[in-house]
Amino acid sequence: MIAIENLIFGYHKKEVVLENLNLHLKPGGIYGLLGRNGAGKSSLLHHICGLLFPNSGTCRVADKNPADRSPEFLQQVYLLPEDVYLPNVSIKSYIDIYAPFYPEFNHDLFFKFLTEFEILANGKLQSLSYGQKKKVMISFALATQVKVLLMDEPTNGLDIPSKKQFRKIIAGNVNDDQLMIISTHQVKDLDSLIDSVLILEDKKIILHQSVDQITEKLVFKQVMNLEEVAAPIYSEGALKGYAVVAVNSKHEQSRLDMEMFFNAVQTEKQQILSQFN
Ligand SMILES: Nc1ncnc2c1ncn2[C@@H]1O[C@H](COP(=O)(O)OP(=O)(O)OP(=O)(O)O)[C@@H](O)[C@H]1O
Repeated sequence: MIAIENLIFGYHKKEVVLENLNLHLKPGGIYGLLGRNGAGKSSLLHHICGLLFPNSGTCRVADKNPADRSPEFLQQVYLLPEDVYLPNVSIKSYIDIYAPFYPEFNHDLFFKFLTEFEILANGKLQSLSYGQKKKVMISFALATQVKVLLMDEPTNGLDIPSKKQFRKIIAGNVNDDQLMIISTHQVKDLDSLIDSVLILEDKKIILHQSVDQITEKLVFKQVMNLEEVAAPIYSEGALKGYAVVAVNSKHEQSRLDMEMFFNAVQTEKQQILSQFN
């Protein structure tokens, strides 16, 4: 569904943001795109939806060149940007204006998501708070039912119960023929939501692994003493002892702690990456 090869991009000639970036993604999954501030996550998403063009290399999405911005392509891709700027119209008028751009738009789903987010459908967009606007746009994005759904920091502005609601709504509404990329540096928000992790660093994707592959190679556990753990790679002080990421040499079952994993990659990059080579 997405095939990016040797992509090089910079906003200015002297400063390359993405360099020889390769990425191949199949439909049927939710990918978490993680990276530090300024790593290039938004720039990558903008290439996938045709808002930025590579300096060199190729970017193909749903068998099309996003840079052509053909109507058939634009009907199948939706980017929910980090900051949402909405016109001064009612929610219903917004739907009347923008939903027709997406042939598969499902009105019932849209209003169902609004209800789940506790947003009144008869309100004006401008009278909503930032977090409420974000919820309307998340509902819109999901209701488009496009093949490629890109969300840039979707949980910014959502309170804690709404983040939980967000995870629930997303998890139940991505079909096998769809692909979703959620970009964030708030890695905790992706816990138990995504199928695969993409880490963007050093101008390229340095890690692309499914959650199952990660927990097959690494074990995440809480211990009282670090001596209890064979082959620890990374540890943090926890309420009771330590939270540890270790080599999963005994094939133990554990739950991926996204924040621990991301921190481990930041501080013990070579050791973590070598587990997957
Ligand atoms: N319009 C622009 N003009 C020039 N440079 C830009 C522009 N947008 C982004 N950049 C630069 O490109 C780099 C990557 O930015 P980008 O927004 O893609 O990162 P990001 O990973 O999404 O960051 P964040 O997590 O902070 O949102 C940064 O160094 C940023 O300063």
